[in-house]
Amino acid sequence: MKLSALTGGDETATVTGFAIDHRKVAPGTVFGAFEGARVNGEDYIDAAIASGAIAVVARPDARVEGAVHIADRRPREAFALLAAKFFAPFPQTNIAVTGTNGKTSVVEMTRQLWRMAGRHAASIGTLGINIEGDNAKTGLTTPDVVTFLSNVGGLAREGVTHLAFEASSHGLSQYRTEGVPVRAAAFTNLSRDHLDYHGDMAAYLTAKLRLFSEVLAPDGAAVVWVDDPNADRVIDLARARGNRLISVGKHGDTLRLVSRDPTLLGQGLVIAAGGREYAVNLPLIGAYQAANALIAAGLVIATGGEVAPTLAGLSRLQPVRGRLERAVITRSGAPVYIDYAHTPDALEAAMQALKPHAAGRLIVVFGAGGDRDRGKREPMGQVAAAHADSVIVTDDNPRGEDPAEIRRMILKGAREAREVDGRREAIAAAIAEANAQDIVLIAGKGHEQGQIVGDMVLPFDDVTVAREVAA
Ligand SMILES: CC(=O)N[C@H]1[C@@H](OP(=O)(O)OP(=O)(O)OC[C@H]2O[C@@H](n3ccc(=O)[nH]c3=O)[C@H](O)[C@@H]2O)O[C@H](CO)[C@@H](O)[C@@H]1O[C@H](C)C(=O)N[C@@H](C)C(=O)N[C@H](CCC(=O)O)C(=O)O
Ligand SMILES: Nc1ncnc2c1ncn2[C@@H]1O[C@H](COP(=O)(O)OP(=O)(O)OP(=O)(O)O)[C@@H](O)[C@H]1O
Ligand SMILES: N[C@H](CCC[C@H](N)C(=O)O)C(=O)O
Ligand SMILES: [Mg+2]
Repeated sequence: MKLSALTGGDETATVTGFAIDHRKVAPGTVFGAFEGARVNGEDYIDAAIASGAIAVVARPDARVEGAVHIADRRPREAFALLAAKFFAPFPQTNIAVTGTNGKTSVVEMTRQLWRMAGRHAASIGTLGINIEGDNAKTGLTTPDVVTFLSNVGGLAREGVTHLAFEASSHGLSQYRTEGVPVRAAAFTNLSRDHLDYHGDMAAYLTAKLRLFSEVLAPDGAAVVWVDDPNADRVIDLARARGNRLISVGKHGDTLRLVSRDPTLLGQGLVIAAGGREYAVNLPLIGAYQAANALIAAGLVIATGGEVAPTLAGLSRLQPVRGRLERAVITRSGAPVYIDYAHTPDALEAAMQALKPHAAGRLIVVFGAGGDRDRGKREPMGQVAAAHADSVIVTDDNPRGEDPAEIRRMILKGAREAREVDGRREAIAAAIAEANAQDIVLIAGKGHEQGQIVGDMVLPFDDVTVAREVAA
């Protein structure tokens, strides 16, 4: 592709690729120079040009010598839109999900429902880039803009026609997915997370709302879990833009959850849609999984799925890795569940999901990530103390923080909790304590295959450790 095709200018140079890290620049690359959280990418412009960059997307007053300066006040957005032209075409039907919790669950469920309908579907999110039977990790929920756009173009070349991706608040703030046309966007919920990055809840919500105010196609559909207190902000945006509104929830108009009755290994749902009522046996436990399943159904219906077969498909959904995944039954007969809950709201949802299934006590083991929002730690302790019968506080991914200090902040909210230094030891303590009528919940890391301590990632999988300890 000629550079002139991207800039509308008369440059004859040929574009060979895009990069936002100078260390990945090769001859013919377009380099994006962005002010970041740690460093300013503009400091690497000369190095990028020395490595062969032929154009630099940067703020108007950045210094660019020896390459075309594509100046824009919002360089991240401008870079993404140019890169999207280069990596296109993309799948015909793309949907995005945002919200504090539920994104991965909804995206994976949407992919499963599309596959049941015979679509060639893929997903991109916390679990990586997933197509039938194949998975590639990216390390982020919403990958960096070059990884994202190049992979979405690659999926289209492989014949994928339907893509579901997670639009994290960081990803939306940094324009990581700009340029991919979004046919439907879903809002799950908003509660406390990532305030270390956004500063306050208003900024956090504003970041997420951009999915509906700017990213969603003007003739696209907004799928909203209306039972969340912040849903009205999304509904108002959708109505103001004239987007189609698919409202879902106990107070939903399009898909209304009429009733939900826990069964041994799942739950019986009655869903009202189009003047009819549908009975569905969802093979997943917990109110939160019912919510995610209905949001996924709303997305499939928003992109052309028929109501009846889509709702029928819910009874065939497979569990999403690390989301209320049953790892093992202890020798005393207690089931051990792994969940990804790492915010106060999520921890409450996971415990509420399990409580009805525990004839005896609910024992919870969790910690909190280092170099992440510190303000959520005490509330997580409070929520655990309020809903579990026995609480063990341990480590999650300490990263660059002192694990004992993270545990101390959590314990401020859970005075009665036990503190166990070391995640494996804490899991062992919970399993040793559990009797036949009890349930053990290990929360915070879900599907994760490593524990981040300092700059190291130590092999650690909650499911594997629970099975080893219970053996
Ligand atoms: C805080 C944050 O979101 N940081 C992300 C962001 O980095 P940044 O823009 O702040 O970059 P920086 O490190 O300050 O560097 C500035 C610029 O200089 C460039 N650079 C830097 C160094 C160098 O030698 N040469 C060079 O060119 C960088 O490529 C960058 O463009 O952009 C990078 C490229 O896209 C991301 O890799 C990086 O994710 C970091 C690793 C991260 O941990 N992000 C987490 C917090 C995150 O994004 N989580 C969300 C939320 C998950 C959820 O929903 O809960 C996610 O989507 O995963
Ligand atoms: N609809 C929901 N309402 C409340 N809690 C939920 C909901 N869905 C999931 N959760 C909780 O949040 C945890 C994470 O779920 P999931 O991975 O689907 O969310 P996510 O938004 O992708 O999270 P992340 O932002 O960390 O990627 C689950 O393990 C569960 O504890
Ligand atoms: N166990 C992880 C969960 C959050 C990971 C991801 N959502 C992010 O914020 O990077 C942690 O707290 O470290
Ligand atoms: Mg996720």
